Amino acid sequence: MPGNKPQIAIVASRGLVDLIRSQLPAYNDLAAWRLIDQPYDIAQTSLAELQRAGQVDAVVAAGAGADRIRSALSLPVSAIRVGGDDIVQALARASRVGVKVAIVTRRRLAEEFDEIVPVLNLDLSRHLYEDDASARVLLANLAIQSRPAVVGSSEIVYLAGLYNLTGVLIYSARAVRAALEGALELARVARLEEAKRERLDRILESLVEGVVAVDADERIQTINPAMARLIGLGEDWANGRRLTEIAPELSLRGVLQTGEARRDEIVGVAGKTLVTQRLPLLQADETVGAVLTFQDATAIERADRKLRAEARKSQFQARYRLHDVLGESPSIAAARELASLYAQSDSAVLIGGESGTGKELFAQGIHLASRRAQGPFVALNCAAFPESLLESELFGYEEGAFTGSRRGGKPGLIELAHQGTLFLDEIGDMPLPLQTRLLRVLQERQVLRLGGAEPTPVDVRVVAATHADLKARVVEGGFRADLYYRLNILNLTLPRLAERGADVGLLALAAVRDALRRLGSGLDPQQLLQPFLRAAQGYGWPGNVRELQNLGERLAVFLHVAGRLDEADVRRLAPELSEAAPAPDLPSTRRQQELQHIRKILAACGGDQTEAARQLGISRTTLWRRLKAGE
Ligand SMILES: Nc1ncnc2c1ncn2[C@@H]1O[C@H](COP(=O)(O)OP(=O)(O)OP(=O)(O)O)[C@@H](O)[C@H]1O
Repeated sequence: MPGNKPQIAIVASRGLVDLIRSQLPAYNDLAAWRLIDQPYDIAQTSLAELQRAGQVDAVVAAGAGADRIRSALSLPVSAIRVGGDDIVQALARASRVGVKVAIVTRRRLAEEFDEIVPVLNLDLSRHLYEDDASARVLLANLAIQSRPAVVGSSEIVYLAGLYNLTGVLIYSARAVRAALEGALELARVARLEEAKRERLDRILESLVEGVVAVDADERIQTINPAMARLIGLGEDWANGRRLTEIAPELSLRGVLQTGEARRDEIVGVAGKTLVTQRLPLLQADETVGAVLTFQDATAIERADRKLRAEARKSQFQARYRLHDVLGESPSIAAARELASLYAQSDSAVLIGGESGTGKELFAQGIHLASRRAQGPFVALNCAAFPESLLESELFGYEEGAFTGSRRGGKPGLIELAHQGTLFLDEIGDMPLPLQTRLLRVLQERQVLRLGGAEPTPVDVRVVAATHADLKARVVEGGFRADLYYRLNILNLTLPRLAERGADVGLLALAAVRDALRRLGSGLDPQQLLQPFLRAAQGYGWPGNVRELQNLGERLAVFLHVAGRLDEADVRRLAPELSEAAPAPDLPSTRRQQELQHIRKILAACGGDQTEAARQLGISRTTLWRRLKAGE
């Protein structure tokens, strides 16, 4: 085995063989040399076999033989060249043998030879021959006439011997050495090229995309397995054939004719839909070939879906941590402690509490303190959508699931929450059929898109929230008992703001401070605290923390403009604070009062529910629900 050494074949015969043998020992370690001592036509067949077997990187040959091998085989050839020095040396050797010297060559010798001859002071004749027969005639004549010493190639030296003439080899040891060294370099470059080609072949083989390259005659030069599979042909079989004849739909004729690329075309081949790219191969502005690549359209759609999902993922990031939950009252401190305990578990959590008490804030906090913190936090308000929309939002759909469904379908929020947390706000408003589907997802840990056949496995933690008494809804038949137990493994109930005592002042200060900062004001909100607390004493805070935050923002604007605010200012800016405090133990009275308050604000807003909800610090759904409950 030649191992990693370059493999070099030397084609030579007769006297040249001896000369080469005398030089080879110095190069033995650098390559695996193979001497082919055969006439050129036979040597050519041997070389072709070696090439097929991958056993030759470069060839050494002399004179016309080198030219012949070069044109017959695609192998790099290093020629043994006759230089001026070689001829002088050969002539010197010949002149020692005979008085007359004849130099017999197939080609004319270089011009520099004309300058050397007169200096040597020899009786020299020069002869050209064309083939073996004319060489024999020539030597026979020389044998009869002047009987010179004959200088020429190994073949000429051999023929000279046949006519009893003394032959002197024209090649020198130096020319042989130069050719051997040239071959080593050619072999090195050939190996590098081979390695490059192999790498490219591996790349082409591993591509999911199909690739085919043709020459200017549209004959296939390179085809990768993906493309061969598509057109149902072996790569070896396809090479050298015209692409149009094998696969007319993929023809590159047009591109070869116009030299213009055709991109992103949709083509149907063998029952598949492909997206193709056809590009001309240009060399010095001339079209020397063309390439066609294709991608399976379904693969593009799959990638597109993934991209969309990735893009949506960035929207699904929780912002609040549990330490962003402000408040020192025992009830909120206990809730915070419980939440950080729940974050250690992976079970479902049900958070109860009125609107604006911080249910989503807690859900985000639990997510960010859990092992899922790096995953998405996906929130959905179940009261905000009609049933059909809610279903497709949650479960997603496949293309064609319904009229108007998007191409490529759409992943549902459950899928998008994979490895993260799904926050289902207002879970009590989820219609019964969807409750059944949700329960199945939670039990089987896989989701089936609308119109889909293949379920997708999902790993999601659910945190649900409700303002309503879910247990009561179960009793009424509006909520599935099994889903309720599934969601209520861990329970957290958030206190109303009115029950949080000193937190009102603390949260108001934080809200005003934040709003002032946003306004670019450096004012200290502390001066506002006492007048605010006096004005808000006994107020029920129906919109809880959200309402307090909105009010804080309103007060901050005035404080920023006026520079100070007293209790009377606060009452003027927030007349709702002055309404009679509800009797603490009579929830229905409190609700009545709230309702009156909502109606008053709604009337002040000219019936605009969105604006009224904003002013009250409650969601539109909550506003609508409260009005409905009061009917
Ligand atoms: N303890 C708290 N500390 C600081 N901010 C709070 C606190 N509780 C609530 N908030 C803020 O009040 C606003 C309402 O909170 P959140 O949206 O979490 O309430 P919710 O109970 O989910 O309301 P809804 O049921 O109306 O959706 C948010 O801006 C939140 O950051």
